Amino acid sequence: MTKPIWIKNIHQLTTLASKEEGPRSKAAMSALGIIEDGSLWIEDGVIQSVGSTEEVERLYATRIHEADIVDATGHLVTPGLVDPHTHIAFGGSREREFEMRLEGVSYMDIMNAGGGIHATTRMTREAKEEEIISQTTKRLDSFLHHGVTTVEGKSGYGMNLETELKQLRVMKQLQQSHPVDLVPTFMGAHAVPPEFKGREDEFIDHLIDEMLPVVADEKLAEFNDVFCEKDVFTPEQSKRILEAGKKYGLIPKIHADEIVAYGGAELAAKVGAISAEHLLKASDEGIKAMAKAGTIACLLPATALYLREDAANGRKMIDEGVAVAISTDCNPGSSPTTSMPLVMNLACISMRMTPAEALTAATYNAACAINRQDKIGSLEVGKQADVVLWNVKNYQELQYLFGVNHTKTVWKKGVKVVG
Ligand SMILES: N=CN[C@@H](CCC(=O)O)C(=O)O
Ligand SMILES: [Fe+3]
Ligand SMILES: [Zn+2]
Repeated sequence: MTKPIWIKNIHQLTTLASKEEGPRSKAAMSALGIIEDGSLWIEDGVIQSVGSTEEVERLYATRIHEADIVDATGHLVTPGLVDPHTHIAFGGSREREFEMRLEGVSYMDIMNAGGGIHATTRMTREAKEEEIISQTTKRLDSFLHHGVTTVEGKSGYGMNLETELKQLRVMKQLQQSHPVDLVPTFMGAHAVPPEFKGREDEFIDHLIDEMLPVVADEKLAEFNDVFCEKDVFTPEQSKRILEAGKKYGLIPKIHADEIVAYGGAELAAKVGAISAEHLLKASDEGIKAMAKAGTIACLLPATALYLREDAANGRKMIDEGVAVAISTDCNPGSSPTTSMPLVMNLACISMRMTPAEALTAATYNAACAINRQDKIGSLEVGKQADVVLWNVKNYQELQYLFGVNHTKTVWKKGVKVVG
């Protein structure tokens, strides 16, 4: 039996609790469920009580002596951050492309010349499973040190059955061995691999007939994602891939309108995708369609910064009623970062979101984007005790003092894993 944990005197406790269930938009993204001088009682990996220090102390008066006591005077406490979109499990690295882009070569030109996603695919195909595990473990450790306790991860650097399975099995193994929860997505349709060049539809047949059944049979993924983009997959092709995944119970996600406006946001609404990603160039109609369908916009402002593009219009999406989540997009090409606090800051600076909206986007809405809102994303009785104690006094300060890691202590399922 592990000891209970009593966190008391929390200067500001942002619970993100709400009576309403499901993704939050508009004013609901600013309601952080704040408790001043707050307190949490954690036991068996679960939150048992949330309230003021006085309330929780009264409830547990007879058991205080059993607990590990954490005095959080002067500190902010939030739910563990959730990253709902990464490409975390891959081989190799692409620092030379960073230089090339600074010299003026575009992301798509690099990819069309066999670099970019294709370069990482070659390196991931060649890498041994142990190498990918060791590299991915380092990235997960770094996430945890930035207060991130759950991470979605996509395959898509294999684009053949063998390597897609290798990536997904690596994630499954790390889900068991690493404290960070890893939520798997199949993204075989990340690009058309060289062996199918010019035969896109044949590749899609292959993906649908040969890859999807095995991924589903081995229960290696919960979501199915596709790079719907000019020179990659058309909206029609993307629809075919996502509809096929649905037959196997895989929930659609879609990389949409990142480089050009391509009808990706509209498609996401139409196929009932849980989220659409990137959306830098999403059309007004697409944004309206997403609001109506309840599709979450998963926005990646670090990627926009890294590619020196204007970020998605997060402000407008929230005002139009779209629930917004944010993510690092951690990947070797367009966003090699593991810092969700940096992404929260960029949500404010480049997408004109408020610090409160950015925190909701990085916790509760992010949990919704990976279908985990019943377990994580807020600090409520019965939920998993994924909790972060920060070296700042309130959520505004967390985002105002940018580029610095403010994490002090992280508990995952009630176990102290950082600090
Ligand atoms: N846009 C497509 N996929 C990734 C980038 C992958 C890569 O460059 O390796 C993204 O989400 O940004
Ligand atoms: Fe894990
Ligand atoms: Zn991505």
